[in-house]
Amino acid sequence: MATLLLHFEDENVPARRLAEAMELSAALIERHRFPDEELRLTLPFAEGGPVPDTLVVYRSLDRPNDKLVELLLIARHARQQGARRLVLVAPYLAYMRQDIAFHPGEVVSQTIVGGFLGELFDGVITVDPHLHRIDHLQEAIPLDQAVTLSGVPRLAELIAARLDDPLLVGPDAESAQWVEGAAAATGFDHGVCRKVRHGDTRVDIELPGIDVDGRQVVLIDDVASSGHTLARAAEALLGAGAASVDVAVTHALFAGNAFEVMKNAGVGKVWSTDCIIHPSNAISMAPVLADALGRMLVKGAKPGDARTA
Ligand SMILES: O=P(O)(O)OC[C@H]1O[C@@H](O)[C@H](O)[C@@H]1O
Repeated sequence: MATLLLHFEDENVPARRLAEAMELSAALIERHRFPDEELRLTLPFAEGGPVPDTLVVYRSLDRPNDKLVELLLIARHARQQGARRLVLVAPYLAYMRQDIAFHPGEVVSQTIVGGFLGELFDGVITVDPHLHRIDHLQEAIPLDQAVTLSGVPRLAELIAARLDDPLLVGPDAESAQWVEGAAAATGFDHGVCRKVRHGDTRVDIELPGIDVDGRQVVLIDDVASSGHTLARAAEALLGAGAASVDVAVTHALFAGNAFEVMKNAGVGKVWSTDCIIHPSNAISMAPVLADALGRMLVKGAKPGDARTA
């Protein structure tokens, strides 16, 4: 078999959607957790038997710590067994937000985790990674074939189908890239807030100087983690007279009670992609991932071809 897509049971739906979109064979990695929390993984090919030439591993890296160990075990084992090419499809890429030492002594996890993935895999495909102070994924993952896709064009299509003339708002400067992209695609008005972060869950939001009175607002961001960024932005917008505030995010991380935090702030509808499995998922990324993966698997495809997808 030339190419096999491997995935875990908990990501059966999005991984199978990708395999079907590409007409690839897919197989489960069995995962057993021992009482001491070590993992035993079983891959669907035995020592001495035929090994796929190319293995595609589908693993979204939300709640990442165990998953990084999984990837280490899978990649090293597959190489030992003779797999020639290993590709990681990680719709959500973890540890990208700590891209500098904000305080003396802090570990810059972005380049360390990125370097680790670059050693294990020959290609990595991800969606809207949190690249704030760098422009290209290759600066975090030192691979020619490190491809960034975006969920925002699909989210923008969905917003346009659901709402009549909404105002698109980004909650902070980093979100400008996504809000501006969605506004360019739809022609809707847009603005970007100013955010000051005081801690993991303490943020202040200052609204852009545009009239929000009576407007249907959609907040667009890459990720909702604690939910406080979107909650504070929603409160500010509703306080300034917005008729409604809905949310569109690529990555529905929603740690702990984040979803409730956001809803309690007055947020109405929440739409997300299936990069991270969550009840708010409204967009399948399978077609976009399949397009990028297809290009990567074709010998001679230029890295980054799929960047604008
Ligand atoms: O406020 P929470 O949800 O914890 O964090 C998510 C926000 O923090 C930023 O890095 C993200 O781009 C997003 O704006």
